[in-house]
Amino acid sequence: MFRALNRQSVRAYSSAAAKAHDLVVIGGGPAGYVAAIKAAQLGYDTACVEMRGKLGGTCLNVGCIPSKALLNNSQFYHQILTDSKARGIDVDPKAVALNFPALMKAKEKVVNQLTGGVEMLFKKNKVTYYKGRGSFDSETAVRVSPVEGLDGSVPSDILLEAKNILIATGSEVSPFPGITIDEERIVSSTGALALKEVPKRLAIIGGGIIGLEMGSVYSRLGSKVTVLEYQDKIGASMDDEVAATTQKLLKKQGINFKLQTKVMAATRNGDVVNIEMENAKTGAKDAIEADVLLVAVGRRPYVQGLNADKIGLEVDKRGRLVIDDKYSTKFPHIKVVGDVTFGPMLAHKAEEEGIAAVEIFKTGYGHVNYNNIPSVMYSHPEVAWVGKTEQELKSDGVQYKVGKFPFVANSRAKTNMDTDGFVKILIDAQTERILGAHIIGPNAGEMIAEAGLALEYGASAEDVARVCHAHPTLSEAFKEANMAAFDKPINF
Ligand SMILES: Cc1cc2nc3c(=O)[nH]c(=O)nc-3n(C[C@H](O)[C@H](O)[C@H](O)COP(=O)(O)OP(=O)(O)OC[C@H]3O[C@@H](n4cnc5c(N)ncnc54)[C@H](O)[C@@H]3O)c2cc1C
Ligand SMILES: NC(=O)c1ccc[n+]([C@@H]2O[C@H](COP(=O)([O-])OP(=O)(O)OC[C@H]3O[C@@H](n4cnc5c(N)ncnc54)[C@H](O)[C@@H]3O)[C@@H](O)[C@H]2O)c1
Repeated sequence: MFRALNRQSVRAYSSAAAKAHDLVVIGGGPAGYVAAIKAAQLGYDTACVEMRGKLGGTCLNVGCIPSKALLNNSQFYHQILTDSKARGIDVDPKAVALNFPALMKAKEKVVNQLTGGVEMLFKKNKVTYYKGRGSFDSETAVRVSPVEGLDGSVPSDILLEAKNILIATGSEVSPFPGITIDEERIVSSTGALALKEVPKRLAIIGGGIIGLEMGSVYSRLGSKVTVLEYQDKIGASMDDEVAATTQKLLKKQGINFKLQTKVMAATRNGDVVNIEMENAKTGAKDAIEADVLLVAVGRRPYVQGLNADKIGLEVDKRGRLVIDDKYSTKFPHIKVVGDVTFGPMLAHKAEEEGIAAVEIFKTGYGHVNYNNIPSVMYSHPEVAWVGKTEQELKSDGVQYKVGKFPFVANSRAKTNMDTDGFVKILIDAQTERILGAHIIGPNAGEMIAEAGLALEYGASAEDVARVCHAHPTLSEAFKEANMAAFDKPINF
């Protein structure tokens, strides 16, 4: 029953708010909204509390979707300018104009379509949507509080009684100590997705996925991009060989890299950002100027205002909510999924967990295969991988064989005049079972799904190689790399 529910808030909101729910999901990102829909489909009276004003979380609003819109359209622009003549299309570069505000509008349009689409799915599946901040009042009650200035926000506090609660509050940008993000000249990914103009010089701290994707966007639009990376490689968790190729190809596209670089300070002086750094190995000092600095050194779990400590939920050193293998906190009826807990911070991982957690609520069973979570970087060419990297197999002492096939030997890549990159397959030396797949090349992000399927079903390289692949397709490169892993490819 509603302990502190005041009459006014019930009247002002709706009668739906006056009832208790089987499941209350806190956070409407990929983890939360997918879980809420699945739970409703399984017959739960489900509510979702979201404080952003729009559903879809980081991914749809300020992450996956807007970044992919900019990546796709900037690639179009770049390709028209640099890659038309050889294809028999004469383009007068002076007649090609970038309309940056319109490029940003196209991004906003797709964000609005998709976030609005999730709201419609909530209606269709009868998920009750509360616009407000959710926090724990007790282990069975979630308080929804108004968010100032938010259109449609609950007008006053509402208490929801919940049999089950799913925390899906996601993540936020990791700050860089000593550097103030103003989202104008010194920006996070959120600011980088909404710049007013293309900066002449863009510096990026962090050569991970955000740094390289946003670096690709602005480099294509004309910025001189410099990536400052602390490690001696870019690409975060990529296979080392693939990361080195990625760096080579991005360098060819004009992106400048400073590896093993420790940024010491960055300050805004009017319209210029001054960045001081030193070589992480030698200590040699260096400094650069930029018009915009993007800080992209990772993300951290978001639990602010959740009142998780009030009910004694455990948080680890990295700020992640601690759970067991059934996504449960110390209370089995309170589970946690997505960026706010363990594992890679990826939308599809968050969605899978949302479904698994709801299935566990309902049936006691649910499963995510954490060795089969694909990663994709949407640069050009794309980079995609799943399973083990070569460096992981080496450090685990696993005996393995490698099969590689370059896109320059693939007929479709040739016809498309898009031949940079390769497919690399890692298989167990004895059983020839596929352990990892790494693709850098056109459409790698789509092709990696086949690797995921093979991995899930425990396929050997020969199993894949004996599947008839259509010709001429890029996926033949995947088949040939599998052939190369256990025997020999045909076309190389
Ligand atoms: C620039 C960028 C690009 C990305 N691109 C990709 C990509 O291409 N592919 C990919 O897989 N991943 C990508 N990601 C990562 C992806 O966005 C996240 O992994 C994913 O959004 C995590 O989903 P989530 O539901 O766990 O959290 P989130 O998406 O962060 O959603 C959590 C939601 O909870 C809400 N919330 C938090 N606390 C409360 C509260 N107390 N009450 C009410 N609501 C609350 C927040 O407002 C938010 O909307 C990208 C991220 C960024 C920043
Ligand atoms: N396509 C996608 O799937 C996609 C796209 C964007 C973001 N994301 C997710 O969002 C999350 C955040 O992305 P991200 O790029 O910020 O993080 P990341 O972990 O991918 O990369 C951060 C990079 O910053 C470097 N770094 C850390 N501290 C540094 C320092 N002090 N100086 C210089 N370099 C430093 C790290 O070595 C690493 O290379 C990731 O988990 C990523 O998976 C995914």
